[in-house]
Amino acid sequence: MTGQPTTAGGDGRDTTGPRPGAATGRPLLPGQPGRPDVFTFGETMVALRGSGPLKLGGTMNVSIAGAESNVAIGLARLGHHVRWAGAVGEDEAGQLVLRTLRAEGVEISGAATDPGAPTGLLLFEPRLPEVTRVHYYRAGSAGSRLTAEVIRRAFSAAPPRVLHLTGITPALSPTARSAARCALQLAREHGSSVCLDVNFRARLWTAEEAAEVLREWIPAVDVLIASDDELPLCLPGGRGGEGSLLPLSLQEVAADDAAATVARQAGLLLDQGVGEIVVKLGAAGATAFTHSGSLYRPAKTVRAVDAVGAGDAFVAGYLSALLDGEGTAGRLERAVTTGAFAVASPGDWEGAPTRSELGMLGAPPGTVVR
Ligand SMILES: Nc1ncnc2c1ncn2[C@@H]1O[C@H](COP(=O)(O)OP(=O)(O)O)[C@@H](O)[C@H]1O
Ligand SMILES: O=C(O)C(=O)C[C@H](O)[C@H](O)COP(=O)(O)O
Repeated sequence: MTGQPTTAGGDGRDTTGPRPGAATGRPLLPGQPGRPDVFTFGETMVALRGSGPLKLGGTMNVSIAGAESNVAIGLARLGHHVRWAGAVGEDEAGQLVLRTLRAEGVEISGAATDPGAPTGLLLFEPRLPEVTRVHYYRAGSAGSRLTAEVIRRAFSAAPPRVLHLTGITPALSPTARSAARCALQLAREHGSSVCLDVNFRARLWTAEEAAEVLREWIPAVDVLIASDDELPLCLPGGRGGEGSLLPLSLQEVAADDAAATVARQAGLLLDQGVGEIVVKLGAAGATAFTHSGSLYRPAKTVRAVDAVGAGDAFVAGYLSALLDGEGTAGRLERAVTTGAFAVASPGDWEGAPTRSELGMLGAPPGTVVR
């Protein structure tokens, strides 16, 4: 996290011009009955949230979590038709995943059950008010054994307007990586727009391994969403990252220099054919870069209780506004709104707003909605 950029538009002005839909590089497929607005896929796990240090025991809250299904729920709550595909074990945990997604209005006709492996598990350990530790139990899980066949079936049933995928799936296993590649190829063939959220998970693979895959994918991406320290993973040979894959925030550079570096890296990605690069800046907000310029939006002010899930909620808001035909300013506005809703509630996705709740954030303290 390096703070807001000081490049053109860094003062909050929209320098991207009125190009609704066009900034994504490829025109969105029209909505039509049976066609999902968004198709997403990945691993969803059972999520246990403790209330303090894990080694002390105590009670845990049981839910589900997975970056892609978090986005799917966020979109479904906003009224979009979203299809999720993934594999769960033939176990009660898998039933919890599928039941929750179904209850949230996510279409799961493409989901698969794998009798040969368990559903994965994720433990959240709130260690300090601002620091949550995550423990994964997902190696060899059903979700990590996702195959291209599952994706082919789910995608081809009705090609979506937007394909959403994350950099988590290729880190899970070679078959999951092939599944993701297959989805990208199908999106190309069917004219679906592609949104990639880098979501680098250092517990799952190294920066070098991630960079090798992500750099290959970049030319197929229309909307790239990343934290500022993830951009070098997408650039050829570490270009723009001062030849280093180290997160920028770990480098001792002044905030202004870091903002200029992010703008330069975004420019290099635009040159690679990405239509739009959206950089999440945590509590500082987010900036979008297109060929027409850049636009910064500050975060919405809320009392943050759980930062986990903010990025996925942000993506859901961004894609929702994109599907509605909003320009860059409208997309960022909805994204910072849904991101703020996520941090204001415990859980990955539980606090995601419905469309009619979007306006609640501006309400003065003490407001009672009757
Ligand atoms: N403390 C906060 N208050 C309000 N909004 C926030 C806060 N933290 C994050 N957000 C919103 O959520 C978005 C995504 O959060 P961020 O932490 O950057 O993503 P990630 O969870 O992927 O690391 C931010 O761009 C911002 O709009
Ligand atoms: O699927 C995984 O690997 C996960 O880690 C699930 C995470 O709980 C979310 O992806 C939250 O991530 P943010 O929205 O970036 O806070």
